[in-house]
Amino acid sequence: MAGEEELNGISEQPSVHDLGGEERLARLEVMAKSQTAVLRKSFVSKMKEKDDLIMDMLKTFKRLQVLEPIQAFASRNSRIGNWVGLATGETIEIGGNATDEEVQELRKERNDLRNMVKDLKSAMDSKGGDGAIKMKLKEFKKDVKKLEKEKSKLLAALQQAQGGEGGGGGGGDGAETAKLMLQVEKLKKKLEKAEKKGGKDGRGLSPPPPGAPPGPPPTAVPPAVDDGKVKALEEENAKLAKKLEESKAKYEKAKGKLEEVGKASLKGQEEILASMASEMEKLEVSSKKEIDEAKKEAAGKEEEIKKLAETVKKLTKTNEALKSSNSGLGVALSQLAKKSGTLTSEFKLLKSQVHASMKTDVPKIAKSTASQIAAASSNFMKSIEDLKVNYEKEVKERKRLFNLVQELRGNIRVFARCRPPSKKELSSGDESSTICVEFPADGEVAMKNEKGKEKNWEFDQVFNTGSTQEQVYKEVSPLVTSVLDGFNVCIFAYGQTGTGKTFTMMGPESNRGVNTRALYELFDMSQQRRSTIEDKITVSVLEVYNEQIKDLLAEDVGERKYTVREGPHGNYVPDLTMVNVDSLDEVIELLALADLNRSTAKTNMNEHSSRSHLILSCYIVSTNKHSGEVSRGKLHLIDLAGSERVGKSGAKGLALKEAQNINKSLSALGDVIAARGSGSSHIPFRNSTLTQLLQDSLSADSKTLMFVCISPVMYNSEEGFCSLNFAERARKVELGKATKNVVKAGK
Ligand SMILES: Nc1ncnc2c1ncn2[C@@H]1O[C@H](COP(=O)(O)OP(=O)(O)OP(=O)(O)O)[C@@H](O)[C@H]1O
Repeated sequence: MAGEEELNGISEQPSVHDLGGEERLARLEVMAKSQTAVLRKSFVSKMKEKDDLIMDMLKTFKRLQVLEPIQAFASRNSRIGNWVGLATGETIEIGGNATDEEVQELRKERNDLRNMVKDLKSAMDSKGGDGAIKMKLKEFKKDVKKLEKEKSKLLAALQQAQGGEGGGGGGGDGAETAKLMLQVEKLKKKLEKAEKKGGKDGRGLSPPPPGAPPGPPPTAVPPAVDDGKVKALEEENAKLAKKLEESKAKYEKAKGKLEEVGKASLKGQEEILASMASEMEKLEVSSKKEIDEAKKEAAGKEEEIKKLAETVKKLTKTNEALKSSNSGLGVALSQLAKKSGTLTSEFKLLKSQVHASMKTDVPKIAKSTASQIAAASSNFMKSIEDLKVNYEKEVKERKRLFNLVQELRGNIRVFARCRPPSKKELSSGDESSTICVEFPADGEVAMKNEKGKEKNWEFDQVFNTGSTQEQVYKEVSPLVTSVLDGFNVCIFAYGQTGTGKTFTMMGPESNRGVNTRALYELFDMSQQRRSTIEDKITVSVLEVYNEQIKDLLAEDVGERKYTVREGPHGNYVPDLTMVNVDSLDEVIELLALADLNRSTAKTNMNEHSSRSHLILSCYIVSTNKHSGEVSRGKLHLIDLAGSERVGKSGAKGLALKEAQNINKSLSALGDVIAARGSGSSHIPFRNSTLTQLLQDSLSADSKTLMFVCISPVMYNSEEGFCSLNFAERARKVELGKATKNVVKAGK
């Protein structure tokens, strides 16, 4: 209100245009002051209102915790920054105190100027003269320069004030006004100072302005002063005066501008307020949005918290359940601990008992157990022995029964014999000389050939490489002795050359074979029964070589030809030498003679013997001295030629012929056996001399035994396979039940 009254007071004053220069300036000053005061007051009050409003808003933002966007906005606006600072408790500065500083500065300058004038005056008073005036003038010029600097500063200040009318000058308008007011004040004072200074010089200076306070009386000019210099000084003064005028004009202009700036500043403030309000609105909207989002988030979090609460509830429940089970476990554990204690003490007790019993009972138990084990073991061994005996018995019984069946059926018996490997074969180290035979069981022989083929054969007897002549004969003996009962018996040895046919049948002198042992037994038995039975024994020895029969006991060996004929007592060879023998020695002599006859005829005895069949026949006519009963028995002991195949022997010429004939007779023997085996009505006996001679023995009423002789080494395995297969076929031949050839007495 005071401002308004002042304003009204001013309006009642006479118009400035009616007043003189000085008065006008004074009035304008007063008007400017009062207008500025009014403007300042209203500005300050509005600013306060605005500040309060903003402060309220900021507090609200602070409460809502949304100060961040405001602070971001404030960083772009210093005034808002101050408010934010206020709202957040920071120091604020509105307007600052730049004005006071400037006033201080101006005051200082004014004092400096005053002092300078003082100094100048005193210098002129005391020293006088041209030099002193020059010095003073120099200093004066310096001062004038300073003044000009000041003026340009003022001008810059004015320009700054003018520039504040545009954008960005809104901040600090109240302060700007105050600053301008001060500058006006300063200008005025400088003006006064300059005028006073000019007045003091008293020369060439313009008269003091009307109404100006009377200055000190003019100083008398010293007579030594140059008029030209004084003139120059006056010119300088005139220039200063002009400049002062210009400053005044600028002051007027600045004042006008100030008014404009005041208005513009107000308008600017309002605009700022409006923009701030819109900013605030925007902020309010965005903060509302953020608050909503925050609420939403809070709701989500609330949900989560609910879920968490449920989980916590469940966990609490589980925890309680665990607690209770834990307590149950604790009880169980304590029970277990108790039990464990009991068990430990029981165990200790048992342990001590066991220790005690170990000392006393264990040796007893061990002793009795040992004796029990020994008894059990001996029982077991005994039972094994019994089993073994029983087994052997069973095997024997089986063999007996089998032989019985064979006898009843009249099967050809087959005994296999394997010779031992020769020294040469043993030392050769050749793969072909490796042993290829095995004897897996009683009555069984197995052979492997060079191609790796393996086969097992079963025969009535199998004699391995270690078998003796005695063992062999023992198995033959029953057959041989049956001749004394009137049976026809034929024993022949079949096999590849060098497999031991001769060794088995004849044998060396020191180790006689079947032939001599049979005759020995026949004579022996005959001797034993001679009180009741009179036996007449005759012997013949022949050879079949290239299908020709040779009488080896004849005086003219090789010159006569013999044929086989059928007689009342079976096939026979007419004119064959038959020698009555009473002892084994006689037989041995005859055999020696036969052997001699064989060898004198041939240069290579070994080769020859291999390619001819040797037949030692023994005929026994037995007469019972009491009953007169006569029986006729016949024993053929045959050492066949080697059975190797013609192809393999590689024979040519005579050798080939020999081989072919051997082949012929042996294959005829095979055919006869096959025909008998198949039960054929036609038996091809007449196909060879050999089969013709053996017809009796290969028909019914005969007991036939075949020795199949084999080699134990690999290089003979192929022939071994053939011989064993042939023997296997022969074994299946059923000749029919053998019958005795007995003629009752008187018939
Ligand atoms: N079981 C055996 N124990 C010991 N040596 C044997 C045996 N068998 C055969 N030998 C020996 O093997 C060799 C051949 O035997 P042996 O002459 O008897 O054969 P082989 O079949 O009659 O021959 P070949 O067809 O040529 O007359 C002889 O030296 C003989 O002593």
